[in-house]
Amino acid sequence: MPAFQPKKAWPGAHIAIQGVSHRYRRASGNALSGIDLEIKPCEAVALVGRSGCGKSTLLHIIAGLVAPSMGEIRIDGARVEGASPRWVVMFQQPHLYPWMSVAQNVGLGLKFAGRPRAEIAARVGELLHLVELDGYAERNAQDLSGGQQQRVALARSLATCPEVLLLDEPFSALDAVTRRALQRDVRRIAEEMKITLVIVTHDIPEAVTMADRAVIMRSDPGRIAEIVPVAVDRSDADPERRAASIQAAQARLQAAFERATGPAAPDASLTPDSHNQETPRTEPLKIVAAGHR
Ligand SMILES: Nc1ncnc2c1ncn2[C@@H]1O[C@H](COP(=O)(O)OP(=O)(O)OP(=O)(O)O)[C@@H](O)[C@H]1O
Repeated sequence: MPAFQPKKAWPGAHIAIQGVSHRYRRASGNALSGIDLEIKPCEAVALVGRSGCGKSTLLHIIAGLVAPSMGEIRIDGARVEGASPRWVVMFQQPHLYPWMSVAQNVGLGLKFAGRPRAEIAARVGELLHLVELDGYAERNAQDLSGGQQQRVALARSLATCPEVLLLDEPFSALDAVTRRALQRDVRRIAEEMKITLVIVTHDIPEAVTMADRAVIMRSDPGRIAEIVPVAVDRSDADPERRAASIQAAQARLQAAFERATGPAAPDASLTPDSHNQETPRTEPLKIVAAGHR
């Protein structure tokens, strides 16, 4: 098991989304309307819904990257008013610096925070072990596969010991096998590091693999239609029983999804191919200093 043990004052973070509505400038209607949701410390919640229902907008509001037109987000009681190293976002693209080594990419936030070189080296080694990239430290980031680059981005996100990890379809550009491995690893790491997870996804199996609850959203305006607990016994040692319980959870969520949003049109897809062109125009989260408390 990885040796990396972040120094944390409390486990995970409580997220309260209170009366959030949002209308983009020049938009004729609300992207989000009347969103109220509580997320418990260390809970993993998936935001699912058809394209354009406001999943990314809500995630970016939680992250402080978009200010809501109405309402507020509170993380551990404090109002979110901007980006913070306590809550980090992973996007579909890893946004690494291609000319830098893997270790330099992972350690950048710690370097900006003025941490001593030896401490950065030790922490980077632990983080690379955690994301199963031992031996990759000196490789150039651009020479890695898409899945390996997302692992580097994950290690970089974890360097500041965040309490909340916000995932905006971070694995949707990856092949199925790599995607499944990363889903399981992120869930495991979040449990180990006691991080609250919020995941935007189009993918029902991904929601079941990663989340404790799925929040199903509807569009026009974007709102919460239904909240479905993902009842899977992940600790069940019997692989057949576990597989059956995962399948049953997927079927339940799929049924709730169709009940809440209507059946898919024959060629409609929950995949990113149907991605709305007008997604929130926000920059990837900048690497920010560690040692923020
Ligand atoms: N910067 C923007 N300016 C104006 N409208 C926007 C902007 N970003 C998003 N929208 C609109 O807000 C609504 C919600 O968009 P959002 O990207 O949050 O949905 P989504 O559920 O994440 O979609 P997808 O699954 O396709 O990524 C859509 O109608 C979209 O066109």
